[in-house]
Amino acid sequence: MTTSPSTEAPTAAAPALEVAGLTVTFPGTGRRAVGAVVALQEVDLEVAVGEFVAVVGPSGCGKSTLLRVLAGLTPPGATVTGRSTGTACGRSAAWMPQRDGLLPWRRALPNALVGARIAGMDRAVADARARALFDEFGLAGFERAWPHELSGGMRQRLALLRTCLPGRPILLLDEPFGALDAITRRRMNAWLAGLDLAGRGRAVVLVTHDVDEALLLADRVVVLSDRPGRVVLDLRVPRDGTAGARRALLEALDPAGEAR
Ligand SMILES: Nc1ncnc2c1ncn2[C@@H]1O[C@H](COP(=O)(O)OP(=O)(O)OP(=O)(O)O)[C@@H](O)[C@H]1O
Repeated sequence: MTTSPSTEAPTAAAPALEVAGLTVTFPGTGRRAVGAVVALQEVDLEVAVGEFVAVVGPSGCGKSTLLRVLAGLTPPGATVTGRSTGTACGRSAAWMPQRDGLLPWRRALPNALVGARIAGMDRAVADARARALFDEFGLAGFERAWPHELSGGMRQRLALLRTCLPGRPILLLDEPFGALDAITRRRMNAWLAGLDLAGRGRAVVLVTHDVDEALLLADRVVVLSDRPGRVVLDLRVPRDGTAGARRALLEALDPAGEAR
């Protein structure tokens, strides 16, 4: 069979993740001093395959809630409206929540292997990859440590290791470096920056409070407003100098300029 060349414009690749008109409301309860809380309002976000998107915004503006919805998880008790294709195209996501969620009754290595076992990864392959990552993440020698024997930063790196181990194409990372000192943070930033996103059909969404980290790592930075979180800026990071982008982000985060 022969085919003639198509005259149609090539279809844009389906996004790796997408939400449109996303509104998330948490109900008030009799025990709470506040009524219903609208965490996110009419949020549109599309993440292309190969893209690294950072989400920044003031505390409580709904960043973690957005990440949860992108992971395909409805926050308990919340009303979610709008369209979310979550992890589209059959790509599966690995979500790293802010709390490390390490199992206190398992040593570090078995903790790291939890997600890989659930994903059905071959035990020997997972074990070898985990040991290599312990080394890369500066955790070598702590494979048999209990979680309570690790520092906050070590626990956080272990949680990231566990998230990345199964090699799921989409990484949803909620403040993965918040507990790290500046040097370790830069080292982990370099590790994340070295992931081959485009070549392996992957995508990353990173929630961070650090504008410089967002500019260093991301292709795009999305700024959410104060609650209810709305997208107030969706900025493609220029590769030829980020001074202007940094200024634009700080202005979007602090329109009144009080913190500048
Ligand atoms: N399970 C819940 N029940 C009720 N309200 C909730 C729940 N989870 C989040 N919220 C509310 O939704 C809003 C957004 O919370 P979220 O954790 O998404 O914000 P955030 O931007 O990630 O905050 P931070 O930067 O401080 O981590 C907050 O006002 C929070 O109180």
